[in-house]
Amino acid sequence: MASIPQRHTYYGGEGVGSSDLRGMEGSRHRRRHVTFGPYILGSTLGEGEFGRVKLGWSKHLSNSPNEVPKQVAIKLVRRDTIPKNSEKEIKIYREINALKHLSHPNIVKLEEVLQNSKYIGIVLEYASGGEFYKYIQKKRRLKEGVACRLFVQLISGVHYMHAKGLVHRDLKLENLLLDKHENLVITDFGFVNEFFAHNELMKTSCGSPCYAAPELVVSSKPYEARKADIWSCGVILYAMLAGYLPWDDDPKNPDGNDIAKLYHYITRTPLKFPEYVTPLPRDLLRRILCPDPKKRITMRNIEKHEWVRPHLPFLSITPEEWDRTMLSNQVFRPPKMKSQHSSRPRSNCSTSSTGSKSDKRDSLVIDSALVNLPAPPQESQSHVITKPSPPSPELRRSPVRGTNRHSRSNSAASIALQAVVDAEREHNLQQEVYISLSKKNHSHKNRNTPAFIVQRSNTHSGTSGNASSLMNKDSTIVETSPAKGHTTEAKSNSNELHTLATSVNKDSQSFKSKTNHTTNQYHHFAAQHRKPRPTSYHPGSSASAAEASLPYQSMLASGESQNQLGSGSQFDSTPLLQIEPSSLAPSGNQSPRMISRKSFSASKPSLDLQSVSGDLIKSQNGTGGLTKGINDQPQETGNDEARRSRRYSGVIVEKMCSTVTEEKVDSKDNSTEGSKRTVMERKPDNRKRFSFLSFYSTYETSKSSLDTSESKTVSPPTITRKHSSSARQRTVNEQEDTKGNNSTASRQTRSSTKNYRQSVMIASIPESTPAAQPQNGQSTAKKVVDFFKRRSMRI
Ligand SMILES: Nc1ncnc2c1ncn2[C@@H]1O[C@H](COP(=O)(O)OP(=O)(O)OP(=O)(O)O)[C@@H](O)[C@H]1O
Repeated sequence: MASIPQRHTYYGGEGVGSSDLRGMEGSRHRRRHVTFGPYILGSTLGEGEFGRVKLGWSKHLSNSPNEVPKQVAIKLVRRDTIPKNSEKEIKIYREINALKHLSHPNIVKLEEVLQNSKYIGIVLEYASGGEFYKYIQKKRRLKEGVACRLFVQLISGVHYMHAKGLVHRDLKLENLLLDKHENLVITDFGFVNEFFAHNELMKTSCGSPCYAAPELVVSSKPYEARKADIWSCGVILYAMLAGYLPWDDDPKNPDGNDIAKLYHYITRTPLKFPEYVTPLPRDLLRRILCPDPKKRITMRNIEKHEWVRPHLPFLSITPEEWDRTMLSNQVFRPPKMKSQHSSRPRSNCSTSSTGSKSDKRDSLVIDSALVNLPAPPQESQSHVITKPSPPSPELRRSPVRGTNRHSRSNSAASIALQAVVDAEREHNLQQEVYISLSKKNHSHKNRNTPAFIVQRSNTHSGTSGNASSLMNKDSTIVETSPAKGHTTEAKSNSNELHTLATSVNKDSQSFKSKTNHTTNQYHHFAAQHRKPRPTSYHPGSSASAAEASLPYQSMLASGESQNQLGSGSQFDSTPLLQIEPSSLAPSGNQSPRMISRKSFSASKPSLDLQSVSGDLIKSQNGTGGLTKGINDQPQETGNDEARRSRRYSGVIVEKMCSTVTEEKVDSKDNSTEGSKRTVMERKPDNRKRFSFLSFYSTYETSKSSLDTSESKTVSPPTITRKHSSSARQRTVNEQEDTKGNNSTASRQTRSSTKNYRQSVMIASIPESTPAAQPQNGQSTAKKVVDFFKRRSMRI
């Protein structure tokens, strides 16, 4: 079993709640947990606008002896901090509703929503890899290959939500997390909005200034929301590659506080790149970060760009395929707590309804408080959460299931993504081998050479081939070519795909039979190339990626992955998602149903989206279908209670969280109430602002210091300007240090400045553009060595 980091005060595992354990250990070692519903709460993962996000473990394990508790991240929102009809309330329900409908490996998965009398708990899959900006901070900037892979994941996730008719509107590094395999996870859907086929323009500017497209700020006209998301993706890509944000270097607006100036600067200052960004990503970035939204590259063309070509197989997975894959991957999920809780009496906050005695003893339950707590609003008692339908018994029996319970929070998303990653990796490996074999054999006439496949892949876009002949070709390709299932000709194999898609077991078998020999053939290559990735705590994470990948690999192997680039359907603005009104029924437990484009009517908006979020309410009053923005408060037609009831219904499952946490999970004060988070009004958040400042001022350790030598070549003026006054003082201290001043005072100064030493060095750099070049051709290696010299002097 994996080691457990100290900070996660986990006492769980099999012994949780076990009376045997307590008997053995005695009361002295009685396990005491802070719990929320069926989860034991652990450490605080982070804090946001709504309160703390806690690590959680599922308390209830299945009968399987090897079962490990599932980890989740629980966003705890104090109910009394959400004023009725407030923007905060809208954001929460908007986020919940959006997440309910999104099933993509790069989008955080909503497990469930719980509430008790005090808190609403949004239970999300746990992204154990941490915050993305810290990842970049640690690495200073990402290697091109890594950046490309993560960017492709970002694009895939964003593209998926766009295909669902949703736009994120607050894409930024701070809203990206990593899973344990260092896959990107998009979070924070508080600004998500819905757009419609014939009018996707929005009028509410939101997001973070540094990531917001210029049209959001410089113009009051409605903007094309998807294009704004694309812009944000560009800023994120730039940050990945450069290590800092673009246009963060305006000397006249050092802190970027003056949004008008910031955007004036953005629109007038050509994009500059540090020298280490190569031409291909530069070209893509120029196309994305084009101030004119009309000229800005579309999602479809991003996916066609040469730079992301290595990931074409991943990008060509359609939203429908993701939905199918993610749904079928439920087979990996451990038994849900649902069954355990469904039997609970539905009395509110009753200690007697908490299940077993041991549960109660294990929890820090304040019985008296529970009795006296006011009941949650009536409307919250018949809540239904939209959860995927439980997998069929047949699927449950899949041999794959047991192998994946330890992957990222047992998330199907993670598994699917891992499967794709593995498939891609295998594809690449196979391609390598294939190329070498091809070279050996000089089989130029072989129509299945990689070159041929690539060519066909390139030219196939938008064309339809002879299905039957292609199917035959595919069969050959699947058997002999590393490009199996990745090329567009796979499209024609739809009959076979359809059959395969109906059953994960079938998929697995099909995959196994089709790929066994190729897998074996390249096995040693794979073994050589697979490097363990750093992971954080995942109990018993031992599932093999290859096993985890079976369902999706099978899809790829069978050619299910269709190249969507030519079809264009997923890029059209037609929303594909419509929620069944029945999903609002208390008897719910139905997944949102995907309806075909044909049956979608823009005049028939999704009901629960309409009912729960002001921002998602389509204007009915002759505004040309313009989606109402976050500041365009919903028109109240009924009384508050009725509206509130509508809002709550279909959103929250009342899990009877009678186990109230003892720990005070104080969310932030009410000062956020009514706060506007539009670009124009939102205060820049220094804590979260992605810049060298946030990187270096918070990242203390030698690792960050390691970057300092190089930072001279690239450090944006942000740092200089942010610490300009204190920096001078610190520079003086630095100089004193280097002079070998060993006085006590100096030592004290050194110790007091230790925490921001990395900032010192950056701060002392003269202002420069982000594209500042390495100084005097000094090599990075030399700078690193120099750095260590300096460092050792100080110690
Ligand atoms: N699924 C998750 N897995 C791991 N950590 C998470 C997860 N969700 C959130 N966190 C952590 O909690 C922090 C706050 O979460 P989040 O940003 O979603 O909260 P929020 O209340 O929506 O904040 P804000 O809207 O101000 O960004 C994140 O920065 C992250 O560190």
